[in-house]
Amino acid sequence: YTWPDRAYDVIEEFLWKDRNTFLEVPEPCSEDTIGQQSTSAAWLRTAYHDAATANVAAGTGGLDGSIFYETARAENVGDSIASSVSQFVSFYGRYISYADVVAAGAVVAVQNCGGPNIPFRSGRITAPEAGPSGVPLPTDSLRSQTAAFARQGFTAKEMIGLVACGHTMGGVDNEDFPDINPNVGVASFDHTVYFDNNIATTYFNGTTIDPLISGPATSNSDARIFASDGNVTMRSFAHSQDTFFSTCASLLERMINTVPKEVRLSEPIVAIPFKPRDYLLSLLPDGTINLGVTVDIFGPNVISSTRVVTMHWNDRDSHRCASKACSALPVSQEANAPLAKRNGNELQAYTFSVNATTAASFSSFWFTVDEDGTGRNVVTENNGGGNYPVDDLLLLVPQYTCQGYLNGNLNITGRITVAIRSSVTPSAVTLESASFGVNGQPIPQIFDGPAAIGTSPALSPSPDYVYYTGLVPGPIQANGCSTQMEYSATIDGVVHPGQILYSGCTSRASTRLPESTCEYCGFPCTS
Ligand code: HEM
Repeated sequence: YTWPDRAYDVIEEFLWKDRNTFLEVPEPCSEDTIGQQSTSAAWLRTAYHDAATANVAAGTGGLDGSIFYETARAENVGDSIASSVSQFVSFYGRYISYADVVAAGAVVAVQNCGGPNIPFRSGRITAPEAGPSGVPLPTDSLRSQTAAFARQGFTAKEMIGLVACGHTMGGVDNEDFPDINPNVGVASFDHTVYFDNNIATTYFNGTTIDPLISGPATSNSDARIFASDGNVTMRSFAHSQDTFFSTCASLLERMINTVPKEVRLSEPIVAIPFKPRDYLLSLLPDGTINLGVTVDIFGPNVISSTRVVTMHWNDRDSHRCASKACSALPVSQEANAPLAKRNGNELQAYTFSVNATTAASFSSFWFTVDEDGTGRNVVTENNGGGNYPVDDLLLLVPQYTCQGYLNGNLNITGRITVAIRSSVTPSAVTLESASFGVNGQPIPQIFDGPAAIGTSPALSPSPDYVYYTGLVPGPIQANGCSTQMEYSATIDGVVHPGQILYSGCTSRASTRLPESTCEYCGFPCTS
């Protein structure tokens, strides 16, 4: 991995580092209660119901987000699927599809409840419409259930594993299956809210409470499935939590990676233990350049009160400036508690904000990490040797960049103003927007509206930079809008990407920009 890698970074931060607060939606499993709904369980069931209609022989269906259109079906009865499907809508974007969010939901749910780490690959394509039905029902015969799993690519033995791996969490809701669970609330599959082999141990020691074992005979599908190989698979789970974990990790990974044949999934997205995020190079009103960046240190037991992280940089001519003049300590730091629940990983973030004149500017930065603050144990983090690169040909101008309606014009989502080094002449300067939550569309479409930015030289506070500014096209909508804006410049045939700017009308977090109107931005809103 070499920074930056836009597509990788977005998903890595989403999946591991709580970007957009996806990880905070399910409460920690320790706060789940037997007899009540669990978001983690709901997410796992939802991923299964999306994947279960796969036809591997034809190479169709599988985990393709089609569940979004299928919540009204009897086979998808219940709040757990309906509410998961609407929760997931807040989290997809240009670099992570809705189908990827459904798959990520299963990975996060299992980890949140202490289960194994399931490798996550991205690249799923969201189906444009509902797919065929075919999720097995508890009243189906063993034969028909076995056939349904075979269509999905799983053997009869693997079916036993997959069902046990799913039914270690959550339970049967009285509202959905009153015949199976006649009592108010949720009848749990086992005695713990966690992802563990309690479903198997209680199956053998006579204390099972699984309503698909001890309910009415016609719907006792877990009983039929678990016993279908003479209990060999269930016995191996009851004997060993390790066997249960490794089997579930591999079966659930295959389940979420069963995708239509034209889909190519990425390599697994692994957590990068030391990585910059929220990098932004901007031109300030006083004509100086600001480099803002946060580094995340991620892994088990990384939260430390003694560690000293220092940022260093080279100027635009790649010279290091006079002793210590080009290094800085963080302006703030934060230990991120919600992450601690994910397999013991923690995250500590250090935010830097440094200024330079346009003449000096920046060409790269790197860090030194003094682990215990004594100076005896200092590690250099320099992106594998090449430093973290800075491209100062294209800067953002936050003062004249904003998001919001333009006099109620829903076709405009904001304004982006960038500054381009006067020594170069760009052939194109464009901006794009991606909005979410558009009314009247089942899965909100992403609107990419490349638009040219025109020059606005009068504004620039520095002769070294020329301003370009433009309005961001694309519908934003009234109930829960959310927009991403991106900008880039093409200079001598080379595209210089800017950053992604998130607005925060929904759970999408991380905004460096004030939520504001264009008037606030200093622009007449009718332009
Ligand atoms: C023959 C196959 C299966 C049948 C008949 C079946 C049946 C059911 C039923 C009747 C419920 C109760 C749903 C409700 O109350 O609304 C349920 C819940 C659940 N199922 Fe399955 N299931 C099967 C396979 C699976 C698989 C393969 C997984 C995952 C890998 C899975 C994961 C779950 C989870 C996590 C819940 C709990 C949901 C919650 O509490 O909100 N199931 N299942």
